[in-house]
Amino acid sequence: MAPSMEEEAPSKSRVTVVGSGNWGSVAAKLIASNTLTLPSFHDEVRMWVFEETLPSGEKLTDVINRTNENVKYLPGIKLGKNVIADPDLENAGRSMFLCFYGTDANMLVFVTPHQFMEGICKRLVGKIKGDVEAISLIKGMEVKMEGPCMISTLISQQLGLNCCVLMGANIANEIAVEKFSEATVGYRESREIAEKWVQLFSTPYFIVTAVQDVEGVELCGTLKNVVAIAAGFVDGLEMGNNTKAAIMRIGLREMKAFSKMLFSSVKDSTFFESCGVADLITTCLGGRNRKVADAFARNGGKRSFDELEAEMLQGQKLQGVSTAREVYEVLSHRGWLELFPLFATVHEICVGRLPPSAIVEHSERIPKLSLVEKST
Ligand SMILES: NC(=O)C1=CN([C@@H]2O[C@H](COP(=O)(O)OP(=O)(O)OC[C@H]3O[C@@H](n4cnc5c(N)ncnc54)[C@H](O)[C@@H]3O)[C@@H](O)[C@H]2O)C=CC1
Ligand SMILES: O=C(CO)COP(=O)(O)O
Repeated sequence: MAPSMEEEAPSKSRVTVVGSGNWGSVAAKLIASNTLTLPSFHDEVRMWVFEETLPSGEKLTDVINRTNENVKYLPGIKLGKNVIADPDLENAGRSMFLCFYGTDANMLVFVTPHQFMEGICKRLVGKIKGDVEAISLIKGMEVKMEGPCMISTLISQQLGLNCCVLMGANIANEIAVEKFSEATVGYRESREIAEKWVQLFSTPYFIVTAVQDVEGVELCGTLKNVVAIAAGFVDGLEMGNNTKAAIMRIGLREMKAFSKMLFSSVKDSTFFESCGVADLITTCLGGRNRKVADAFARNGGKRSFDELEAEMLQGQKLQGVSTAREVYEVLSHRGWLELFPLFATVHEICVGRLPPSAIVEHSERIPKLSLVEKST
């Protein structure tokens, strides 16, 4: 007797990647290489694309599906034939997020610039049904009237989903060509779910470790972008390696103090994972935030970050400048500005209130941070 439809259908997970920028495309590639071989996943990986028309007149989605390459955000890299680009978030929501046969679980990977997530969540409210797990690869946060809101919390609150995070020393272009790197999954309660994410992302060249500290992992990924802007100023002013190392050390200290003052649960050990010191180092050496901040300082702050971003990144988005503003809002609101001189100075330089050279001129404010260390 032929098995019934339910018997035929194994309990498999479907993966959807929401986002298709530089890291979003690499994440889809990593996942797609694994879903082909892991029996607990359907082969196909859907990737939501914020649709745009290329200079050729073609839609980006059509080109991705025809060439298997994200020609705008990750040119020259094949994503895997099982990656299907989809431009319609709501329509995709209806078809992708349904649990087929009542047995499938779905796994949603969020990886867009953080400033777009509030709008994306609003569009998805009420459209996600069934047994769905989420993970955020997004480095950034929102600041609301009530205070700071991490992106994983935004996803959890707006969409009613459990949301892990994955952060790390992960310059996307390097992982795209399969150079070895590590990453950290942060989870809240279920080790089993965390292990499923680890399995989905891990490859011989991408080693993923799980830690039970969502806030710590996410804040590391978020705050290092502010330090990378500071490192870029130092590079642009040609201050040398010792100065840059000092800025990175002070930045790491502020990252730790700020994280622990916001969430007492944050663990010291998280700062020694890939998401912590390793991501700080790689971003301060080779990231986009560093690169654009370098140009900003070389131009004496006379050309805005928006202008430089558009010119230098061709559609890719910086996270550090807006994160510096968001952090500054939290610091002002809580009366912590004096405790975080590096974070505060980065924002003041970005908005033109201070010259780029202030990144070290204001270092006399830095010893105040020791007050923070005593209290955490
Ligand atoms: N690129 C990298 O090396 C890494 C990036 N990340 C993080 O991943 C997140 C996503 O960054 P990337 O994938 O690199 O993106 P990206 O900066 O390369 O690309 C920008 C993306 O935003 C989309 N977009 C533009 N306007 C939009 C709108 N109004 N609504 C929705 N989407 C819009 C574009 O279509 C494009 O997909 C960020 O939080 C970033 O910090 C994390 C690790 C590495
Ligand atoms: O987060 C990153 C590396 O882990 C990428 O940093 P940038 O956005 O500065 O390129």
